[in-house]
Amino acid sequence: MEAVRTEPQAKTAALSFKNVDILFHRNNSASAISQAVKRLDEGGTREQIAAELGVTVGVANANLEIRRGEISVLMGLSGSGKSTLLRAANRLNKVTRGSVEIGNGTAFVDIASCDDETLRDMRRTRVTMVFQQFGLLPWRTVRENVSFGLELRGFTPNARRKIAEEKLELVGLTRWANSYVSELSGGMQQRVGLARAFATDADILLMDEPFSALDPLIRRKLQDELLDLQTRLKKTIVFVSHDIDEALRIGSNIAIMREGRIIQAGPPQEIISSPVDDYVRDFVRHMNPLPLLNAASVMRLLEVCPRWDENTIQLDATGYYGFNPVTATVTDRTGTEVALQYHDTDDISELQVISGCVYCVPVTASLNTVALLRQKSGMPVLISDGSQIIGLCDDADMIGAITGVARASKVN
Ligand SMILES: Nc1ncnc2c1ncn2[C@@H]1O[C@H](COP(=O)(O)OP(=O)(O)OP(=O)(O)O)[C@@H](O)[C@H]1O
Repeated sequence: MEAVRTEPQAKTAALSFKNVDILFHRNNSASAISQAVKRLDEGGTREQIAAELGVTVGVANANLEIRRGEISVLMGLSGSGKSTLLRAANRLNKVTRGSVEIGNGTAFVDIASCDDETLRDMRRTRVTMVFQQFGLLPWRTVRENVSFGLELRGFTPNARRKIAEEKLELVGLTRWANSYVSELSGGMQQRVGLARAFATDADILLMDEPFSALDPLIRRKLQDELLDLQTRLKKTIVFVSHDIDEALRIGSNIAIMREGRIIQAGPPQEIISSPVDDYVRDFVRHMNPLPLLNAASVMRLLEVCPRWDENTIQLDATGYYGFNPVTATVTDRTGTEVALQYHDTDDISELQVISGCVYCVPVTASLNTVALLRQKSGMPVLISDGSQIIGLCDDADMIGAITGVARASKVN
């Protein structure tokens, strides 16, 4: 086994891409590729490098950390480099420069440069690729398909059977175990594929558009099943998709790629509320953001709000109400105090909202909760980080978040 590097960060990171470039040349010419790397460093574009040197830049300077037990989605238009980056995670694609480090809780192995024995070991125990359509074998039974990987790895028939049965139960296909895959519907076949993926020991699953050929309803159902399996089995999943709704639905982290580069990476709320450029904004524009937005992504920080005076922040658009963060009190212009109600959960179904009261909710409250409180109370909503009130949310803030035009930087 290869020497491994220990890092404190390995405790949480399952997989880290560090400064990864992946370049292709038809004849694999080392000199063309090294000139292309130089051109890349000088700022050459993908088109220029392809035209000048016949080298395709699949991935350029990708940095991404995937945390243990999360589903991370690589998104982007066709040709943006998603599959190329994904395939580098088990060295199906050779990394031209940079490292792809896989952590095991105490140490990292660079899969891009480790020796062959280590690579085989990593592929067997740590990281496995789930291909588009799962590559099922139609002439084998469902059970045989689920246990196929185990068979290759020399598990005994009894052990294979036990594991396969466990996983088939997880995806609700127990009674189909002896059927041939070709006898199942498309959605059921995908479920066999999921069971097979989860039957491997590997704790990192690489999934390349596994649901892309399915109709929308089945696709949604399988996304739910994947989320459910993930919650129970806690695998780390890197999932390629070009569908923003799928990415937002299943991803706890999303990396958006364009022309080989990761141009934005972060939790779904962050991508929706602060797209870095028009390319990301275009993806986001076509989805329904409401279920994903929360108070944190919608609020305006108190520090950027207009003030009555040194102590008092203007609460509403008319300037009639003010909020004093030191005393945590709301008053109107006549000095009369307005009731402030704290509401700590995201469930307001039982709450009798009082008109004229100001409500305060945590940063994790959904936009739906904030909007209902705003509407029913007739007052802006204050937002707390758990220890103090840090922001407020009025109509314009919510509209700004929904339309993707942030208000925070434009206030005052
Ligand atoms: N083995 C290869 N040899 C040469 N070029 C390649 C190879 N693999 C990928 N590429 C090129 O790298 C670029 C990125 O391709 P990649 O398949 O990663 O994109 P993608 O974002 O996954 O696209 P899609 O959504 O269409 O699958 C493309 O220009 C592609 O032609």
